[in-house]
Amino acid sequence: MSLLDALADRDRVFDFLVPASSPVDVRHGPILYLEDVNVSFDGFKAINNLNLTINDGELRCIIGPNGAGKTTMMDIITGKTRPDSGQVWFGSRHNLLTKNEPEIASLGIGRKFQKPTVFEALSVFDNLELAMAADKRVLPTLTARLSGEQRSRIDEVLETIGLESLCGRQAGILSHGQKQWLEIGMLLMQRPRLLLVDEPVAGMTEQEMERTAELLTSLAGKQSVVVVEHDMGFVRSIARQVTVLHQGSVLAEGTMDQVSNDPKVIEVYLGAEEEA
Ligand SMILES: Nc1ncnc2c1ncn2[C@@H]1O[C@H](COP(=O)(O)OP(=O)(O)OP(=O)(O)O)[C@@H](O)[C@H]1O
Repeated sequence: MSLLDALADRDRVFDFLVPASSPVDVRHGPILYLEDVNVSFDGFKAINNLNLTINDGELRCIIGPNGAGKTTMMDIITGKTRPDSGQVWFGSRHNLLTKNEPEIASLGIGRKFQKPTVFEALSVFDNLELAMAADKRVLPTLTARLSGEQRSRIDEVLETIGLESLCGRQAGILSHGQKQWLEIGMLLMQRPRLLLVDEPVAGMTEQEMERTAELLTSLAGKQSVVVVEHDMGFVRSIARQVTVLHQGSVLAEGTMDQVSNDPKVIEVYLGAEEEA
């Protein structure tokens, strides 16, 4: 063990010594840990003593009414928004509050926004190749021809996202759902440890939703996946553990059956959803 590893292992105080590329350490705890996080915007508490733990390989769904703080929570994890107070750790080594957005991405946290942002003029294959280039470790090699290993990584991701037969087609002609899967594939090219996925099924057909449910559940285990979603049918189809946010805090946590029978959750969220 190097001196750096020894110091990093010894105490979190030495976090500043941990290189950004150091592996995520989940040997003794969760992959993502938020403790007593607070964020105010002009005096309004968007995140209020938020505590959240995501285990390695877990698929977690986050639900909650509009304005509950779901997006702000994702923004905090990815370094877009700095909390006023609290702790945010990626494994036991990486204090995310000391890192900026690119550093957090390079540690292995990928974020999928609601709207797909694929390169429409490029083929499906080229989109995936370009996403690999965003991984600085492989950038120098991509200026030459793809290595066998890189090609097989693209093939593997194409299979995962179910777009093998469309790999030569322009991304612009894909359906909305296929574009979403391609974008998830682009994130996978960088081998993230944690994927944050914002409203993946908005605007999808029933069939696309089913395929997305299969895709996200197949990713869990290999990486941790946090899905923010309003579509309760979809959440029910994929969720093992559900966290309900309300007014910037965790209102309830448990299986879908547990949270959907929780009177507090029915009052602030599910009741309103059913009436809508
Ligand atoms: N940059 C900002 N400035 C001021 N207020 C903000 C800002 N970002 C978020 N808010 C407020 O913080 C609260 C939480 O917003 P957030 O977008 O995190 O909720 P959400 O749960 O993602 O909602 P939705 O389901 O509608 O996407 C809201 O009241 C919102 O208006």
